This record gives sequence, structure tokens and C-alpha cells, in this order.
Amino acid sequence: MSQLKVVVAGAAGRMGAANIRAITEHPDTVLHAALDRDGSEAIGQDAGTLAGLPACGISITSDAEKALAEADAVIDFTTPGASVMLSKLTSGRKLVHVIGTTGCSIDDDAEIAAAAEAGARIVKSGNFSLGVNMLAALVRQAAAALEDYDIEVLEMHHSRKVDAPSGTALLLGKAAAAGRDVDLEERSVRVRDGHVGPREAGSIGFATLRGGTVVGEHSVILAGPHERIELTHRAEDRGIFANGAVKAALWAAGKDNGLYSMADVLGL
Ligand SMILES: NC(=O)C1=CN([C@@H]2O[C@H](COP(=O)(O)OP(=O)(O)OC[C@H]3O[C@@H](n4cnc5c(N)ncnc54)[C@H](OP(=O)(O)O)[C@@H]3O)[C@@H](O)[C@H]2O)C=CC1
Ligand SMILES: O=C(O)C1=N[C@H](C(=O)O)C[C@H](O)C1
Repeated sequence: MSQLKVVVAGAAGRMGAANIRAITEHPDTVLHAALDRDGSEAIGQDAGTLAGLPACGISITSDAEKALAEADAVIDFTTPGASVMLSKLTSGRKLVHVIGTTGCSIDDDAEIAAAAEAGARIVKSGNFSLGVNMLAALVRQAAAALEDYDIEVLEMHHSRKVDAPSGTALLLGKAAAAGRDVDLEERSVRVRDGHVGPREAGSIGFATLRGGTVVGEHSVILAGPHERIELTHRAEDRGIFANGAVKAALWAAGKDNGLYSMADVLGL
């Protein structure tokens, strides 16, 4: 089998570097191009060097059309606007598009779904690690079994993170809502401030912490009478997300166009 030719979007970012390393280390993938924002200081720099590897001869570009030419797949951890723009390009070319970007609005998600419908093979997830996707399956089970327990999702990330709640917190909230057979949009309480009154039964609460260099920590707390269950995942290295993204790209290469999740990739 020939190697999957993968473009990294957001190449100069925290996840971009991890993705370049994961693609370089996997025997079935090869770095095809590295893309970042027009005007970024990283444009023109060697993608390997920027990722802490030996120089690889691929310069970071802001020309998306050029980067995608002859490519098989894009691994994209950027911003909502960039992911929507790229989904239109991957759709026209019928490419694999792995989207790790979080903080997408309902409208952004609708545009991404339309791109998948039109031709792209998109895998989108708020978290590409095996551990978090396993945790989501456990949360769904616990939420269904402990139907009267109060559910709260707590997350902490590094100080540079720009969206809240995290994509993972929302993924875990959705898993809890699915276990209860309710709609998360109708039940979630994202912020509490001031005299908010007692907790509404059946709601799913979110709490956000930011600071330091925390890669990502999530707890789902199920609180009942005189006892509490806490299901926790702690990410220690961004390589867990990057390895999952590479796995998703290889998996989607054999699929029809459509919108898939990491749970689909892992068969959970
Ligand atoms: N699903 C998952 O498993 C994970 C998801 N994430 C998510 O991935 C995203 C990126 O995270 P992280 O790497 O920490 O963030 P960074 O800010 O470090 O990286 C994002 C990169 O994308 C670049 N970028 C911005 N606009 C464009 C554009 N139009 N085209 C190409 N590149 C662009 C940024 O450039 P510049 O800085 O110059 O603007 C930056 O280099 C976030 O949404 C985060 O929540 C993170 C980890 C795991
Ligand atoms: O921005 C991050 O760093 C992370 N973002 C993802 C999220 O929003 O859940 C995944 C991971 O926790 C790291």
C-alpha cells in the first residue's frame, strides 16, 4: 500500500507540531504539505524543524490550493473559520479531512456537514484520544444507569486555550445526554453566576478552569444522595490526539464521503 499523503493545517500551532511528528513516525503516512495562516511568522520555515524534527524540505505555506494539490488527506487543528473554509476545498477534491478544531458554532457545523455530504470524507471530534472516547462510552452507560444523579462536567486546560467549554467537555456532555435520552442543548447549564437558585433536576452542568500548561483534564461527576462518582481523563501529551488523528485519516481513506466521529473510527 502506498503511503497516505497528508497535509497539516495549523502546522505552526501546538497541535500542528504534534501532527507533523505523528505523520512522520507512522509507516503508512507521509507529510505532503504544511499550511498555516497568511501573515504568520512561520510561513517559509521548514515544517520538520518547527516540529522539533530534522529538516524535511517542506516549507510552511499559506496557499491552501497549492498545499492540497495531489494530497490524500488534511489533518486540521486550526480555527472554526479555517476549518469551514478547508472543508469546502476538501469537499471539491473528495479528500479525507480530519477536523480537531473546537469552538465551532451550529452554523459552522452545518457547513462542515454540507461539505461532507457534497464529497469530503470528514472525521470530526472534540477529542481524538482513545482514552476520552472510551470515557464517553462509560459516561453514557453511567448516566443511563444512575438516572437521578446530578451530572457536572469539569475541565481544565492551559492558559492559551480560546474556547469554552472545551470540545471534549461538550462531547462528554453529549454522551451523558444520550445516556438519558435527552437533548444536551435543552439541558445544559454552561455558566452559573449570582443568585441562580437551586440546581434544576436533570440539568447537565459545565465548569471551566484555565491556567498554566495543562494539556487537558476532564471529569464527569455523577452526584447522588450521600455518594459521588467521578470519571476522569488526564491528557499528558498532545501525541495522544495526533496519533488518533492519523488513525482517523487512515481509516477514512477507505470510506465513502460523509461525516464520521472518532467513535466510528474506534468502533465504540
Ligand atoms: N480534537 C482534539 O483532539 C483536539 C483539539 N484541539 C483543538 O485544535 C485547535 C488548535 O489547537 P492548538 O494547536 O492548541 O492551537 P494553536 O493556536 O497553537 O494552533 C492553531 C494554528 O492554526 C493556525 N491558523 C489560524 N488560521 C489559519 C488558517 N486560516 N489556515 C491555516 N492555519 C491557520 C494558527 O496560526 P496563528 O497562531 O498565527 O493564528 C496556529 O498556528 C483548537 O480548536 C483546539 O481546541 C486541540 C487538541 C486536541
Ligand atoms: O485546546 C486544547 O488544548 C484542547 N482542546 C480540545 C478540547 O477543546 O477539548 C481537546 C484537548 O482537551 C486539548
